[in-house]
Amino acid sequence: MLSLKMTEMWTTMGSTLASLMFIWAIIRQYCPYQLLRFFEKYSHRIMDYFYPYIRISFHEFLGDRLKRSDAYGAVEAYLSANTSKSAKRLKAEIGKDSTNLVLTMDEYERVTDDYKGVKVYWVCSKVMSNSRSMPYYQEQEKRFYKLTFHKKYRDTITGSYLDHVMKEGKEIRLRNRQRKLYTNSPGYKWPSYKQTMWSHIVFEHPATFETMAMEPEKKKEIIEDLVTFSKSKDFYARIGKAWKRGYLLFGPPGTGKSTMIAAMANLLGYDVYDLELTAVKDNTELRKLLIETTSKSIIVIEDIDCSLDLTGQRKKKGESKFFSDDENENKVNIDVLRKEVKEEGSGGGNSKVTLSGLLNFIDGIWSACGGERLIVFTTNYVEKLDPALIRRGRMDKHIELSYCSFNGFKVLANNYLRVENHVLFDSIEKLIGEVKITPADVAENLMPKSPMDDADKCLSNLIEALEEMKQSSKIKEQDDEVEHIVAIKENGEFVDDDADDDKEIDQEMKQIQR
Ligand SMILES: Nc1ncnc2c1ncn2[C@@H]1O[C@H](COP(=O)(O)OP(=O)(O)OP(=O)(O)O)[C@@H](O)[C@H]1O
Repeated sequence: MLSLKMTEMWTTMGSTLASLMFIWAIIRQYCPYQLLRFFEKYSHRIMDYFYPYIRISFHEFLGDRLKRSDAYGAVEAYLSANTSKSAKRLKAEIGKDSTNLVLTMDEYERVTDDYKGVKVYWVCSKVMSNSRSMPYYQEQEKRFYKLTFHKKYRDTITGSYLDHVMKEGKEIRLRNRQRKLYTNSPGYKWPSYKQTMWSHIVFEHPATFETMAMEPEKKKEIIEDLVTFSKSKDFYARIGKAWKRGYLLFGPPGTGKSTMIAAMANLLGYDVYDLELTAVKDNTELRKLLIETTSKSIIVIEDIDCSLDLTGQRKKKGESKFFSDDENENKVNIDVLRKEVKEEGSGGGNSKVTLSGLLNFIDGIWSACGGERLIVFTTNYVEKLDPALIRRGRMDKHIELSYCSFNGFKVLANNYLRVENHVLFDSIEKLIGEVKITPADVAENLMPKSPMDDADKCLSNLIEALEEMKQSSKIKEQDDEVEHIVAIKENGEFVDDDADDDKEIDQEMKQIQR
């Protein structure tokens, strides 16, 4: 009897539910959109009134997905360290130095956390959405973490618990961070389904300041400058300046400009963004690239003189209708500001980045976002650059990397051969003072060419190379002198009817030729 009544009850409930669902489906189909929204809104409110839990979402990308949310990253790191033991489905990723695995919660996994006796729930989730900002409608994954807790703990959770999660999460991120080397890939078509305009690989360059061949005092000065910068957050805030610093590294090829950037990144634990300016379409794209860089990073533009037509040719005073004659010396003329990159000599790209765009990139209003950033330019021809681009305040520190000194050589000898002293050092010291040799060339000569090559052999190779260089530079000097004298004769400079002068020159030439 009882079972019959139960069966009847289930049947009635089932058919009522089916009718309700049918009515709801009809309403959804034929009800006007506004009315539907109205129903949904109020049904949520009613449910929320009875539902005793509060939910907070941490989305990976906020707004128009310009930048990955720091809060999302901090939550991810915090949960990875604190709750991965209780989660049942995890994702594994190679961590710092490619040695350990970092485990994070997998999608739709739910874990609990205890804070001062309060139990909270975290869920890792994602939704698919159509992005209207894309040229062709594409489904995008939008990931987020959802925190749920009882409403009676609102103050504890929104106050100290979230602070605790953010603080600990950021510290864990820094500790576990695998540093990256980013590049703006030339074939990139913005915007696309890709989450970022930068592509990256793990940054694993072994260069350090200890292995760099340069004068010890100069090295010390640069290290101190970098360390002071990295600890100056409060100072920059106090003086009202964005927390960033520009470095200009200049010098002949092979003197260690790129090596120094790697040493800087290793010293401070920063990521490196290697910006290929000729692959940047225009100023707008340059700005977007800037926004997508993170803090604790070095943005590098190598060979800046080849990247843009920044040769510093400004209009003469009075030519511009925009600036008065007494315009500030450092102000860039409007014609230069608006000059577009010439395709020729700019790497063959179709870049329309202007000097103005680049100046804005360095110290415009957008450059302040993120903070703790170094901008490094390298060039072999510092004199080719527009003074506005490298003036102090933009490029705060100018570092010249030059030919190898004896001190530099000793660092390289120690790196390559593990020798701190040797009988051949005296000859090398003498020769290195007489010829211009780059650290790259010294390094190449110190490199053992066969397994049998020991320190003696490598140092002898270097001496041989130095002597050859000395000899050829002597010959070159003489050739130059002869050329100079010939030019004087041909141009008739200093040459008058006085035959004595001619004789003097002839004698000098004979002497040189001998
Ligand atoms: N000062 C230095 N200390 C140690 N090694 C150096 C130094 N300079 C050059 N080298 C060695 O020479 C190689 C080339 O150096 P690097 O690429 O840093 O020079 P560069 O000045 O950036 O040259 P380019 O202007 O052609 O880009 C490096 O791999 C490094 O091994």
